[in-house]
Amino acid sequence: MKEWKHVFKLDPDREISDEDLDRLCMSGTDAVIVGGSSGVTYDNTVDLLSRIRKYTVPVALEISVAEAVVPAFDLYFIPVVLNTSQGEWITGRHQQAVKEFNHMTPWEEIASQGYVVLNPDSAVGKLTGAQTDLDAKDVAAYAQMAEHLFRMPIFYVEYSGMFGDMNLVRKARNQLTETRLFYGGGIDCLEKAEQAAEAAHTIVVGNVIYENLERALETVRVKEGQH
Ligand SMILES: CC(C)=CCC/C(C)=C/CC/C(C)=C/CC/C(C)=C/CC/C(C)=C/CC/C(C)=C/CC/C(C)=C/COP(=O)(O)OP(=O)(O)O
Ligand SMILES: O=P(O)(O)OC[C@@H](O)CO
Ligand SMILES: [Mg+2]
Repeated sequence: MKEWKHVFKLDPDREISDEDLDRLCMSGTDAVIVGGSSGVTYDNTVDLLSRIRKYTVPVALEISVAEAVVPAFDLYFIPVVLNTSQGEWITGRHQQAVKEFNHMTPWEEIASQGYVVLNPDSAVGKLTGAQTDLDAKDVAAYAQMAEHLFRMPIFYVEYSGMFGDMNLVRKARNQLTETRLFYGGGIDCLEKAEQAAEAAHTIVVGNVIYENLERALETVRVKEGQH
């Protein structure tokens, strides 16, 4: 995970053909994350995992609902929303899930993600009541908290659905030495992928997969650059 430059995020609640999935999994991306903020179920998650498993690309489940936790992923990502005052998205649902899974939790395969959600119009922003009116200093402070206070392996700057402020992303990344900064939101062409890859450690490409596959595939070329 520390070497991932580019990942695709696939949503179990959205349709993708076998041919398109083949092209994504064979694209040279570093990993596939399976996740979405609504409509994620056990059945649609199992279905997508079994289709991705034909390929050697690493695959992580980003858990958004405890009911859709499926065994046999390579890794499990646990989002923790840092910029909300609604405790259920920070520790509430997590505590319930750990209680439910009890001794089955494979802790060595789990990585927490300190999320800062910055698009107020996104599904995840609305769902979690995120306080999105933040400047670069605010976000940089969250980055320091993720690394030094909570020792999270991932700090995730989430602009889901819109391309964000790369100066803000870069300043947050510059706070980090161990924690990896994931950036996601609005990357829909190689040029934006390059800008984001210059600012973040790892870029996450989501919605464009379902809107324009060719454009999605071209973003993998950031791996050829010097970022
Ligand atoms: C046997 C076995 C494998 C056991 C595993 C057990 C295990 C892994 C236990 C872990 C327990 C645990 C701590 C689980 C977490 C529980 C949980 C539900 C936590 C809540 C997470 C959370 C804060 C969710 C809020 C939504 C969120 C941040 C989702 C992240 C993904 C995201 C932002 C997707 C983007 O959504 P999208 O639908 O694409 O949005 P757009 O419409 O804007 O495109
Ligand atoms: O869907 P987009 O806007 O590419 O964002 C990717 C990812 O950060 C969503 O969680
Ligand atoms: Mg999406």
